[in-house]
Amino acid sequence: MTDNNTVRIGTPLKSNAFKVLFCGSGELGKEVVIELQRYGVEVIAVDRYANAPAMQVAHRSHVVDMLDPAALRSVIEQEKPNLIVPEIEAIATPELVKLEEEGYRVIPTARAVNLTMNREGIRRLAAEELGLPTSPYRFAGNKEEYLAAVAEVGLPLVVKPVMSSSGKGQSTVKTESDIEAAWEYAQSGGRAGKGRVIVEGFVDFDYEITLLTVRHRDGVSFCEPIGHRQEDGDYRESWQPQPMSARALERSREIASAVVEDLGGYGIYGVELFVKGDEVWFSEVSPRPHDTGLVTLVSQDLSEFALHARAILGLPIPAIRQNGPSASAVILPEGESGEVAYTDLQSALTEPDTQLRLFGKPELKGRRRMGVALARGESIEEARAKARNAAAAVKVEI
Ligand SMILES: Nc1ncnc2c1ncn2[C@@H]1O[C@H](COP(=O)(O)OP(=O)(O)OP(=O)(O)O)[C@@H](O)[C@H]1O
Ligand SMILES: NCC(=O)N[C@@H]1O[C@H](COP(=O)([O-])[O-])[C@@H](O)[C@H]1O
Ligand SMILES: [Mg+2]
Repeated sequence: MTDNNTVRIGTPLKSNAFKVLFCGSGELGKEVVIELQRYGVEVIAVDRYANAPAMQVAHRSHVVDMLDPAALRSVIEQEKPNLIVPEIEAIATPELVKLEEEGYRVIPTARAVNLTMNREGIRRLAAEELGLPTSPYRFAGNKEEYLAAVAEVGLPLVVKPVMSSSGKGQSTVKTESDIEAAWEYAQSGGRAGKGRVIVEGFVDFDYEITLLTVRHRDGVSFCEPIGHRQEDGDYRESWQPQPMSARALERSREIASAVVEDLGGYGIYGVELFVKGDEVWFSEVSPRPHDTGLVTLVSQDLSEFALHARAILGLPIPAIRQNGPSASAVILPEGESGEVAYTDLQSALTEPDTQLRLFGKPELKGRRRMGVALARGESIEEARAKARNAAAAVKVEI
């Protein structure tokens, strides 16, 4: 950025290129990379494994253990990007804080990324500093503390590693007999290995939403609320717009504003909220595009990925147009394969206003999101049914 806050985009692969480096190169990053490529930005994709989705559309890539501060610093010092864009939680974020102090720009801010990579950071900020409503919670670092936390919070409750995403290591404890297994699962399922857990009281919500909230040069803008259905802590379907009472929507926007104004910077945030009647609870926030926001690839003129690209480049977002009832449904096969193939795409795409994205992930190990079906319809129900049918029609050969 120049002093008057105007981005100057040079020529990719030349000495004046405007360079953006992604930490994490999954399906969400892939779409942001495509948007940045459209502006002639030079893109470098980094992840812990080769041929990750965003690497396949970037100018070049590096395979790096992003939880290793020295390795992370080394690739950043080698590439000297204008912007560093974290795409997953599991990064050595304290190193990003140092790099920001040294003059690098981290999206949206190194503090936002550092606070949200760990559930403890963002939960304490939201509940204890900003005074926002959340589920009751306790943190525990060992079995003894865990049992004490369970007793204090009371059943039913949800146990999650403080560092994990997409439901990994997460379980719901409904009865005494689930208590032991939930601890063991959290110890084995977290992305960054063993460690602390959050024990959260179960919120008996009517529905949950992601409120995509973008901070940009001219202020804060909201997308229409996205409703979603989760299984095992991982999203299966999402839709937009989620019908809400005027009061619940207003409350949701107030909570989202409070969070993103505190975290600051430019970029899109996925604010996760639980809603019951007019009451709204803050759950968590991603300082980056959100998986449930994949629906915006068909539901908005500017998808969450296009909005992220615009915001981080310091470009204006005068309006976000919503296209009417839209939905997404995940393609989530299970198995082991290094050469997955997809067939019957023609059956998936026979309905009008239906689209597919296949992420091109190089390996399937266990259950993994490999693609998504997208659809628009006359109603949310119709859009959901079309997206679900399209996702189910794709045959995955393992
Ligand atoms: N306290 C709670 N009460 C009721 N349901 C909950 C609670 N916490 C989590 N859930 C359910 O589990 C889902 C996943 O939880 P959460 O978002 O914290 O996990 P995550 O691993 O960060 O997932 P992601 O990375 O996909 O956002 C929520 O969207 C919600 O459906
Ligand atoms: N809920 C967070 C989320 O959806 N993150 C998205 O999933 C990728 C990891 O996928 P993988 O586990 O299949 O490698 C991440 O890189 C990001 O795009
Ligand atoms: Mg979540």
